[in-house]
Amino acid sequence: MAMELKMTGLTSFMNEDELKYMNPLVQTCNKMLLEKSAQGNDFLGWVNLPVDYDKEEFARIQEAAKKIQKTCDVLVVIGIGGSYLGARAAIEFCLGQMYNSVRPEGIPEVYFLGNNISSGALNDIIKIIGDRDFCINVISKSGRTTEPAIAFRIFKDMCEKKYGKEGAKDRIFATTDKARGALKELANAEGYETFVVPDDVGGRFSVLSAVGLLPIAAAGIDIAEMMRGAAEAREAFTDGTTLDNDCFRYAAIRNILYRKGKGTEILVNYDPALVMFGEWYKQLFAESEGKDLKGIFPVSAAFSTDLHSIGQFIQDGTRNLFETVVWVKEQRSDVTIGHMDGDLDGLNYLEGKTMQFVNSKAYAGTLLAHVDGGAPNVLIEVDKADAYHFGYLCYFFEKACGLSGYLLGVNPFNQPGVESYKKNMFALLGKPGFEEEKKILEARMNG
Ligand SMILES: O=P(O)(O)OC[C@H]1O[C@](O)(CO)[C@@H](O)[C@@H]1O
Repeated sequence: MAMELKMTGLTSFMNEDELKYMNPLVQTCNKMLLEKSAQGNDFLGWVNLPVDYDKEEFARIQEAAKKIQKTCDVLVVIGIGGSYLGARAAIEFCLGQMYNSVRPEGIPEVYFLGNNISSGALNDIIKIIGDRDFCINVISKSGRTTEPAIAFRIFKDMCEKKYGKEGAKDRIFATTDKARGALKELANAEGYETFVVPDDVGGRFSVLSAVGLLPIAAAGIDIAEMMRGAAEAREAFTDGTTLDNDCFRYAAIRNILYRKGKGTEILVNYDPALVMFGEWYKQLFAESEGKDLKGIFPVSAAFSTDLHSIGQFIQDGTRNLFETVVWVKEQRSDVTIGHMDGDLDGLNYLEGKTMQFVNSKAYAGTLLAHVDGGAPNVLIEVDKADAYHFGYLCYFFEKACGLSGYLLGVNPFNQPGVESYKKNMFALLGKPGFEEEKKILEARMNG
């Protein structure tokens, strides 16, 4: 079994009957997803993506990844939201946070840009690249998202100055809409190799499409294994008549806890390699569920680091939260604790034990303490952090998210709320067409 959901941290907060009552609702929501019979049904391509994907494009992704590895020292990945979080989460999940420093020979450094508007962050990457060779993977369905569009304008220019227009064309890979949009038009005009953001897959569900797969493959990760993991999860979580299916059970648990006033979910990890996985999860659930004045607020935490900061609140603060802990059983590599003469740090009782052993006791001890403090804990135990398990876990959360949205009575596949800040920003920047709004907003800012 690739992963297992454990009820240990939930038994004092709900009983099996409550879960049974949820079963018919979850089954109905599953039908809505499988039969594409409900809101957002134009965006359900992710449901079968692990088996129903463009095999010819998949082979092209693998080829492009090899070409990137051969021709550059640095790959710059430009995108925001669903157009970057999945790839970065996968790379860090499989290779760790320091992947750029510990990568093997022949693998480029990979930096993610265009996911903020910080000139400092952008200039740092330019400095890091220095005189070295680089390639660009620009990822944007629309091609008009402000953050990646600014970064791409700057890096396209840099690339053309360094390699000439012809040379740059071979170093820029565009992942975008198959037919429309500003980036597609530009890619056609300039002759970039393009990859497709499928029409029926929203950004936050797109990691297993070219959006995630090209940067992941370029980082040296086996994307075929990743798809295999996702395909096995799809198989395991396609249907079921009871909540024995972990994915259905998780969706039911979330809904039960939400109805009991637990409006915040903290996705907890015990390894910095999973921090970006937490960021990916946040977009997935926040854009899917947080609407119509409803939804569980998704946040993430890295333990034991955050036990020394927000741990106090989780143990003892407002009782409106629950935790979902992703515990990875096997570490990428382990360390054994040695002996110290005089035992000044008091750690000799751990001599000969591994750090992962200590971490596992921190996990168990925290679980019991937080449950005693009134914070329900969903436990998701994963065997390993590799490509297969990333694919598996990713599909588990995507499917649970679709089910959760329908259980909540919202359309999980739109994100109308994201437009509000953009409209204001465009108006304040003086974008043509926003003249009236500009006056109104400036008066509000000044008054
Ligand atoms: O790929 P695009 O069009 O640049 O959009 C990027 C992101 O912006 C959003 O549309 C809004 O946050 C996300 O859903 C998407 O992942």
